[in-house]
Order: sequence, then structure tokens, then C-alpha cells
Amino acid sequence: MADSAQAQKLVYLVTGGCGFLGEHVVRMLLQQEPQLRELRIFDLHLGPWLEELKTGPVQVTAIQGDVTQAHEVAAAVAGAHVVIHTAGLVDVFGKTSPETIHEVNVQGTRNVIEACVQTGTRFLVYTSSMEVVGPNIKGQPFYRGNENTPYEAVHRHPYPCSKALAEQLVLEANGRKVLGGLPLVTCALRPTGIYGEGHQIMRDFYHQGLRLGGRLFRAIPASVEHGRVYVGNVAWMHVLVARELEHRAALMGGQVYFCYDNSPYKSYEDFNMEFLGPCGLRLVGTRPLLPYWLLLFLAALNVLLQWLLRPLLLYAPLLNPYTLAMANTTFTVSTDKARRHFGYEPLFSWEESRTRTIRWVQAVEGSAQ
Ligand SMILES: NC(=O)C1=CN([C@@H]2O[C@H](COP(=O)(O)OP(=O)(O)OC[C@H]3O[C@@H](n4cnc5c(N)ncnc54)[C@H](O)[C@@H]3O)[C@@H](O)[C@H]2O)C=CC1
Ligand SMILES: C[C@@H](CO)CCC[C@@H](C)[C@H]1CC[C@H]2[C@@H]3[C@H](O)CC4=CC(=O)CC[C@]4(C)[C@H]3CC[C@]12C
Repeated sequence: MADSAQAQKLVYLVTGGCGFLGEHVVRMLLQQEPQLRELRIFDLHLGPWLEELKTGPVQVTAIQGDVTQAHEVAAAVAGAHVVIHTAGLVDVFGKTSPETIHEVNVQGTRNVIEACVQTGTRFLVYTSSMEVVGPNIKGQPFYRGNENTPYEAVHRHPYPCSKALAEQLVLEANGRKVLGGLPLVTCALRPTGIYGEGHQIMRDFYHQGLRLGGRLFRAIPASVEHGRVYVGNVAWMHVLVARELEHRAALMGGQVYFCYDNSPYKSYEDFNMEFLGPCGLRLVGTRPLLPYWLLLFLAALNVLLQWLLRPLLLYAPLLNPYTLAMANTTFTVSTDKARRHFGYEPLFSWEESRTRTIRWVQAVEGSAQ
């Protein structure tokens, strides 16, 4: 008893802890981090599920706050040993302005770094994205690449631009002296497309399929591979990095790691069918049903409609030129850097990740009826 009380000494802060990934990180920390004394969860919108966590042995502190507000961030960071910064605006559909995306993703990250420096927090884990690398605006394939694969990372869209700038800030902050004189140790994790329980876009595709009588229509050639990783494994990587940063600061500080697991390489649509198929949906066509030029035309039309309708309503469909380019460009990773640097092995096999995700989609279906 005395031993476990002594071992429980660490205070962690998870920003964006009520988001899709953030919730998994929070739950994973509570399950897998025995050294935890207090877990602070900082988010613009706090979820009601946090209440159930407050009865466990770890003190769970929910903080409603905004990363763009430096004083709110500093107050939340003060006294934390580790910050896991997952909060961000994930918008590739034109729902929010480029300025707001920049403000949350870049200025928010700057505020987190400054708060660490000012309050003496030494370990910062940043959730970056594969989008920091690509696909680029030229649509060049990135086939089974790793962290050292040369690739022309050129972006125009506000989301990847903001993630790239924020990642750069985090990596440049590695080694800065924090209050007390010790160096800050930072690193960035770059998930590919995350899937699993709570994935909003999977839910959207599922509902779209139901509306279309149980069918989805192939739009992307099956040969275009899109990297995907299970949310539980992404969360597990965050927990491991947060744990190991202190012991392997020289090796891991300032490094980037793709998030990977054993999920198969498939096209975006074929991969989704791994879950939606067992839930009764069918992907129609072995080839795209519409020619690419027509899809591109429809995507451009959606942008025009979004602009025209803006004064009346928010029209933000899944298809736009950016999402089409994303889905239509091969981007897959193959790396073992996380295993070599901090002993990462996926916690969930592909079979388990698939089963869990299918169960979740089925539960979504149940709750929709
Ligand atoms: N979903 C994906 O496929 C991928 C996501 N990522 C990154 O992972 C992180 C988490 O993404 P998701 O969980 O998918 O998104 P999400 O939208 O589900 O979660 C983001 C969380 O951040 C919070 N947040 C947003 N603005 C905030 C603000 N101003 N102050 C405080 N909290 C704020 C939201 O309330 C939300 O709970 C993001 O940084 C994203 O860029 C990276 C790669 C892939
Ligand atoms: C053309 C449509 C026909 O069915 C398919 C459109 C699918 C798109 C909505 C998705 C294709 C690729 C996705 C992105 C990708 O997985 C990488 C991402 C990383 C992030 O950091 C955030 C999410 C996302 C941008 C993800 C968003 C949805 C897609 C564009």
C-alpha cells in the first residue's frame, strides 16, 4: 500500500482530453500508467463521461479551458510533470476559418510550450499528423515511407499548414531551459488516419451508406493505399513516449515518430469496409463509378456551394478538392523507429482493433434506431 502510494507521484495534463483521440489517451493512462497521481484533462468542451473516472484511485481533474488563452493554459500546466498536447482543430471540410485553425493549432501550441517553460514542466508530447509530411499538393505518392524518407512536403490547406508549423515549434523548443534551469524535452507523434471507437467520419460514412439503402459507391481506385492506425495503439504510443521521455531524453528529445500498427494497407474506402461491411453495408463497384474529372468537378462545385450558402447555412460535405486529393494519393508508412527508440509494440492486434471498431459501429447503429 505504502509502495503504491509512493509510486503514484506523477501529474499528467492531457489537452484535448475529451476528443476522439484524447479520450483514448486519458483512459489508456488510467489503465497503463501506475505512476500517475493526478490526471488533468483540459478541453474546450468537457464530456459527461469524465464523471465516471473520478471514483478511481487517480485524482482526475477536469479543466474547461481554451488553448488559445495563454493564462488558462499556464494555470493548467503549473505543477504537471508531463503534458500531452492533443488539442487541435481538425477541419479539412471548410467548417472553420483558416485564421481560427491557425489560432488553435499554432498559437495554442505556442501557449502550451510557453506554459511549460514558465512553470517548469519538462516533458511535452505533441500529437502531430502524417499531414505534416503529405500527401503534398502535387499528389506525389509516399509509399511505405519512414521518418527519413525524402518527400517534398508542400501544403496550402490551413490544416496541414497549421500542423506543420506547430510541430516545428514543438521540435525547436526541445532543449529550452524551463523554470528551474533544466531542459525541456519534446517530441512529436505523427498518426496516419486514425480509426476506432468514436471516429466521427466513420460514423458519417455509415449513416451515408444507410441513407443510400445499404450501399456506398466506390470513388477511389482500390490500388491507392491510405495509411490507417487504430486509436488504441495511437493512445498507447502517447503513453509510452510520455513515460520514456525522461529516461531517454537524449535519444528521443526533438524527434518525430509516425504512429503505426499492423492495420493492413488498403484504399481509404476498402479499409472502411472492413468495419462497415460486417455492419451490413456494401461497396458497389470494383472500379470508381465516376471518372476522376467528374469527381473533381463535383468537389469544386461543393466549394462553390459552400461559399454561396455560407450566409444561410454551413454546407460542409465530405467531398472537396482537398479530401479528394487526400483519398486519391497513396500515403503509407512502414517504420520501426518507435520500437527502436522506446520499445513500442502495438497493444492491439489488427483483429482486435477491427473487432472493437465493428462493435462500436454496431452500437452506433443500435443507438440510431
Ligand atoms: N483524427 C485523425 O485521423 C488524426 C488526428 N490527428 C491529431 O490528433 C489530435 C486529436 O484529433 P481528434 O481526436 O481526431 O480530434 P477531435 O476534434 O476529436 O479532438 C480534438 C479535441 O480538442 C479540443 N479542442 C479544440 N479546440 C480547442 C481549444 N481551443 N482549446 C481546448 N481544446 C480544444 C476539442 O474540444 C476536442 O475535444 C489533433 O491534434 C489532430 O490534429 C493527427 C492525425 C490523424
Ligand atoms: C472522396 C470521398 C469518396 O468516398 C472520400 C473522402 C475521404 C476523406 C474524407 C478522408 C480521406 C483521407 C482522410 C484524412 C486522412 O486520413 C489524414 C488525416 C489526418 C489528420 O491529421 C486529420 C484527419 C485527416 C485529414 C483525414 C480526414 C478525412 C480524409 C480527408
